[in-house]
Amino acid sequence: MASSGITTVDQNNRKVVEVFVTEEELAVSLAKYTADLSDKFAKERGSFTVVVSGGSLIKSLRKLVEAPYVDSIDWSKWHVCWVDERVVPKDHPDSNYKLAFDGFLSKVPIPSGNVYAINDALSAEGAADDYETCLKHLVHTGVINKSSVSGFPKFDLMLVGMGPDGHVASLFPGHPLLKENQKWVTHITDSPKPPPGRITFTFPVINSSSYIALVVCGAGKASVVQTALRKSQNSDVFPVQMVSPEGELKWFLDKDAASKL
Ligand SMILES: O=C1O[C@H](COP(=O)(O)O)[C@@H](O)[C@H](O)[C@H]1O
Repeated sequence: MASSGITTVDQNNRKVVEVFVTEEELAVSLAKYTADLSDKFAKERGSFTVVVSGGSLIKSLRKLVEAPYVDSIDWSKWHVCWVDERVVPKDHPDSNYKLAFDGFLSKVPIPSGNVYAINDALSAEGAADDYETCLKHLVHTGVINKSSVSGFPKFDLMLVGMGPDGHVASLFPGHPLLKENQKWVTHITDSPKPPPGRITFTFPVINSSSYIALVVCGAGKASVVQTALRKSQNSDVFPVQMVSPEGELKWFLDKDAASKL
């Protein structure tokens, strides 16, 4: 695949792959994509449920806190959750909450009650159960939709990164949690990437989403991107290959991540 502004779309318009010459261009496009969905869901259902990952994704959201979006988005409609979180205090350098707060959430007027951080006083297992209870309350009160297909919560938009090993959220290659199909939120105490204690959404929740943006940058991720987008879909080698939402999946790639396509 050439590396300049190329978009490919699958037959059902459900999987879109867009390649940007620079990460800067990717960030501009990601902001517009997010702002357009924010408008759509705020109008359609009076709220916009957004899930973020940690990692490099947060830096790629930087254009949302600049003009025109910082003033044009109705931030009061946003409800923000995490697709995964490290079980550390919220002010710890490893905290996905801290990363998102410092780089994004502290710069926009989302009501603090609409930002759902984990309870960092609990164990990994306790924090996962507590977060699932929080999601159940939000589904019960109609803030988060419920999928009529899967019965799992159906978020409006998930903004998700991918690790160089193909992990998404805290769902790592070969880990038994990849097969979890009952829980909404689960925990891991042996994460191969530090810190070891984490909570994570399960694949049934991830895959019930209306929209997923998979944001992947850098040459170190090119081989996994190649496998995920070019090889047979029959064998799921990497967790990222298991991302298959009810709605639309859009890959945002920079040219380095797309260099082996
Ligand atoms: O540990 C994590 O890693 C992934 C990927 O991070 P990246 O820096 O390689 O983009 C991230 O999506 C996840 O939320 C985080 O907990």
